[in-house]
Amino acid sequence: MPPVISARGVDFAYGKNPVLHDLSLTVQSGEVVCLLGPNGVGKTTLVENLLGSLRPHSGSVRVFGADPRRADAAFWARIGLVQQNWSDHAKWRVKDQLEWIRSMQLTASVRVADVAEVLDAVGLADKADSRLSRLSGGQRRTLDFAAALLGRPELLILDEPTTGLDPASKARLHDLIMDRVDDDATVLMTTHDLSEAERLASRVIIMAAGRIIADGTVAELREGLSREAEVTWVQDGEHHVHATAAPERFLQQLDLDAISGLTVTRPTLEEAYLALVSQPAEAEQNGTDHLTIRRDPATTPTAKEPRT
Ligand SMILES: Nc1ncnc2c1ncn2[C@@H]1O[C@H](COP(=O)(O)OP(=O)(O)OP(=O)(O)O)[C@@H](O)[C@H]1O
Repeated sequence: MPPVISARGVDFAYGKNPVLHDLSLTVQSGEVVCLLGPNGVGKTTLVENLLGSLRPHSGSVRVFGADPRRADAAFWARIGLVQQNWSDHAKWRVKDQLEWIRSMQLTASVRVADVAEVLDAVGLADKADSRLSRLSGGQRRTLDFAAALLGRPELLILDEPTTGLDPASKARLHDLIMDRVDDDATVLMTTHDLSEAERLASRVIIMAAGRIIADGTVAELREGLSREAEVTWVQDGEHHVHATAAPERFLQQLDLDAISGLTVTRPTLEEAYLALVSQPAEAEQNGTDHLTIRRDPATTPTAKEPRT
C-alpha cells in the first residue's frame, strides 16, 4: 500500500532563515506518529509544508499520493486538521462554526458526522450556543479538534492538539483519536507532552534544527539511550545495585527466593528525548553526526500493534 504521507528531500526557509533541511518522512496507513522536538525546530513548518500551505523550496510532498497544493475538496474531506494558525469569526456561536465547516464538507463527502454528536463526544455540548470569543483557551482547542473530527477523517494532522487541555479533556481527546485509529485512520501529531507520545504513538519522530534526529518506536528510542537499566535488591541484609542493558537476562541469574526489595528502573522516553535533543549541540561542537535511530519503513509497525 502506498504511504499516506511521503516527503522527500524537503528544504524550506522563511526568507533567508533556513528551517527545514533535506527532510524526508514517510507515514504508513494506520500509524500514529508523534512529532517531537524543542520550540522552534520546525515542526509546524513541516506540517504546513505537508498541508501545502507552505511550499517546499526543494523536494516533494505527497499526501494520499497527491500534491496537497493542487488538491481538491474531495482530498480535504479525507483529512481532519488541528492547526496552530487558525482564525475564526469571534462572534459566531460554536454550533454555527461547526455547521459552516460541516456544510463545506458535505459538498465533498457523505461521511460527515452531526454537529451535536461531535460536540457531545468532545464534551462541549453545553457550549453549543456560546460565542467563540467566550470560550476558554482549552475549550477553543477542543473545538478545533471537534472540527477535525466532523468529516470522520482517514488522516488526522494535529499540531499540538492538547496544549492547554486539562487532564480529563486530554484523556477524552486521546480516546477519540484512538477511536479514529480503530476505524483505520492514520495520525500525525506534534506534541511537547512525552507521556502523550508514550500513550498514543506507534512511532515517534524527534526533530532538531530542521532535521529528523530520531525515528522509532518508544521502546527503540529508550533502547538507543546509552544509559542502562538499574536493578536493585536486598540480599543478606545488604543493598545491591547493578546496571545492565539486559535486565531480563540479569534477573534470571538472581536467586529470587533469597532476595527482597527487587526493583528494575528503565530509562524513560523523557530521558531518551533529552539525551537525543542535546546531541545536535554536542555533535556540532565535536564535528560528529547526529544520533539517528532509523528503521526500514517496511518494518514500521501499525498503530494496531501493542504500544509500550
Ligand atoms: N511566519 C514566519 N516567518 C518567519 N519565521 C518563522 C515564521 N514561522 C516560524 N518561523 C521561524 O521558523 C522556525 C521554526 O518555527 P516552527 O513554528 O516551525 O517551530 P516549532 O518546532 O513548531 O516550534 P514550537 O514547538 O514552539 O511550536 C523558528 O525559528 C521560527 O521563529
